[in-house]
Amino acid sequence: MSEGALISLRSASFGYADRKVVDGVSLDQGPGEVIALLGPNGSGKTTLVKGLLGLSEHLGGEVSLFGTPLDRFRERPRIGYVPQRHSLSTSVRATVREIVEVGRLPLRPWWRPSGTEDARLVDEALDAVGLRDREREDVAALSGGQQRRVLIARALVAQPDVLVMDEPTAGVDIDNQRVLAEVLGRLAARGTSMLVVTHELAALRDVVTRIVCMDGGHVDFDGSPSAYARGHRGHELGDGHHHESPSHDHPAPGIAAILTDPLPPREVQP
Ligand SMILES: Nc1ncnc2c1ncn2[C@@H]1O[C@H](COP(=O)(O)OP(=O)(O)OP(=O)(O)O)[C@@H](O)[C@H]1O
Repeated sequence: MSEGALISLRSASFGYADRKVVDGVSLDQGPGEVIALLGPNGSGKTTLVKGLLGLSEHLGGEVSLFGTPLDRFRERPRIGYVPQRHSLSTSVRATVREIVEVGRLPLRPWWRPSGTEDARLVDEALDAVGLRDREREDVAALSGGQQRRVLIARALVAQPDVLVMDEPTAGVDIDNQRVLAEVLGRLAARGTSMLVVTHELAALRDVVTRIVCMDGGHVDFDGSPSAYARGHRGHELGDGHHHESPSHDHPAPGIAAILTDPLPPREVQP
């Protein structure tokens, strides 16, 4: 296991009902790294991140979190999790602030009411996602992208050492993707480590420091965004070389362009 790694996997396998979906994955995430986890549908990205949270089965290899083997890891609040395609329930009425306050619950004994420090951290998390002015609103009245930001705030309020997000920008329109990317950019600038499953690398390209690409349950690329772009461009140019990095057969179209082209201009509100 690598010294100082937040997340460390050695030939790790994860799956469901004893069936391996992710197999032989080795990965170390260091402090401050923002990793984009890419790959086609069904390649095992969600299964991998769920494995870190004990939500899929650990079926082999070594996994440690902050130096502690996964089966002995008890400091769950150190990993902030924003799950995939999770929309906030509309059957229970709650304000934005109330949802974020829930993120503090695992950090204090059940009998202790929330205090001024909890309130300060809730304020800070709401500021970080740009929703302080909406704190009294019913979450059901917010858009999908705004609800995603509420969930990010709920994860942040526990002051995690690493934020694990499963497709935070999925199903969110381009303007809201930009806002989410700005939120993640601010967190990255503060040194927040993140592991982000995404299909929308374009939105996050200024934030990501490393790309890990999965296919068929295995990691088939792990490197810098520029190395990823180069691998793809080499293929696009048809330079005749076989790249060791299989990024040349990555399904994402025009990734080199995605990493280098500016985002479309922001729509100007009248
Ligand atoms: N709860 C589950 N029980 C059994 N099999 C599952 C479960 N969740 C996912 N799988 C299977 O695991 C495989 C990988 O799914 P996973 O959701 O990890 O992929 P993914 O790369 O995150 O895909 P996507 O990009 O579509 O979210 C799929 O074949 C899926 O059917």
